[in-house]
Amino acid sequence: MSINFKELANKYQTPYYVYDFDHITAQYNELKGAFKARKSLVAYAVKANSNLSVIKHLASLGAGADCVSIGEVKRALKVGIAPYKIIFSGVGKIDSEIKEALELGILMINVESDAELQRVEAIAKELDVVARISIRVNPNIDPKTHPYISTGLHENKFGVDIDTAKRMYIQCKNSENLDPQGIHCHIGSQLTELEPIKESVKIVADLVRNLKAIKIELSFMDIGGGLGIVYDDEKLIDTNEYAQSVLETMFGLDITIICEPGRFLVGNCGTFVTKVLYEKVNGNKRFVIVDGAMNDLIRPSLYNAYHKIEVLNDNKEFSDCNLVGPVCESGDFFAKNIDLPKTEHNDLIAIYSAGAYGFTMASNYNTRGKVAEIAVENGVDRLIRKRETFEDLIALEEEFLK
Ligand SMILES: Cc1ncc(COP(=O)(O)O)c(C=O)c1O
Ligand SMILES: N[C@@H](CCCC[NH3+])C(=O)O
Repeated sequence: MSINFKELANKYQTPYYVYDFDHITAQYNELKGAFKARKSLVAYAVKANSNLSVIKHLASLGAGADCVSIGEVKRALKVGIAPYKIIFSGVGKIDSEIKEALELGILMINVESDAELQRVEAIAKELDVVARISIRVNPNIDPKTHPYISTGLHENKFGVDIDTAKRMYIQCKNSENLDPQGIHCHIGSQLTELEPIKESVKIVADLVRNLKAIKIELSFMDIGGGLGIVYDDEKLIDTNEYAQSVLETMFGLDITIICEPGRFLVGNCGTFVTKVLYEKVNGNKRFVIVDGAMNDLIRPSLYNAYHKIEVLNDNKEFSDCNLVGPVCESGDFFAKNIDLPKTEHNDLIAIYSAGAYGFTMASNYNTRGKVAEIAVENGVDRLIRKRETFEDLIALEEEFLK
């Protein structure tokens, strides 16, 4: 369905994020459908887009939640995701988060180190409960993605190596307060090659079989997220092939599959819309300056990521420019050396594939309020997060005047 960016700009001003909820539904159904041969749970990685309406929409389709802080766990619970569909990962959980997660009775705490396992056990003992856990395995596989978003190599901080994981499962067996329910592996994000995923799932499935042989029987195998989306002209992993290859690896195992995609479910469903303020030329260099900035969408500045850009005017006179925002950083750009048509004040520009890691990575740098978020479903638009005002930005500050 096409979204009328101009109408939304008139109604809500710019910049804004808009999310196509019908597209989110289609993405969810495609993935869930691919795993239909097995018991499965699609646990949405809340970090990709934490807006309550987005999570609630996915919850209404049946999704669970993959969370990386107790705040994300609470977001998931707030919109009605059942505790038994929530997983809590992260390399640095603090004691109070572990305690709350245990009290809330979520499906599993996904443990990422030996030391964390000791803390979970101690806290479970204090509370006199049994902690359901999974262990995140770091299989040392190169996911072939941007180095900043690789998570499955030993040089990355995530998870534990396979031998440590095995030792930790044995420790669980001997503990009254630890119940190993699952195993987890997530090797990176924006993956466009199936082979590394296959390899890592195979390593994990082999460990599940080894554990079974010593009477440690797991109920869940969490294969992580990571499925890539289109930013430019990427060739994507076929979801059916993905699911099929995972299912083949699990031959003979009676285990529920969990996958935890973020970007795949929401990335291509979101657009960041900004408007032109000025054009100028410094020497030979043309700049198009817009009202959105790196604080609203940081991926180009942070990863040199490319997002497809469309100027919504009919001008056919294209020339090279940098598309930049008002923030006081030379790194504040959406694209460098890109051919764009000549623009006028107030022309709109759509920056696509911005539904994941867009708003959630936004900041208030330069005392800029976070932009509005809008959902469109069945042709109807709704404001799902108001634009922040100056008052919102200073609300938590104390003024110590001399
Ligand atoms: C443990 C875990 N699960 C799921 C995800 C979601 O990743 P993606 O948005 O690439 O699907 C991430 C982020 O990379 C993650 O760290
Ligand atoms: N924030 C990253 C992805 C990190 C995924 C979370 N582990 C991005 O914008 O692509």
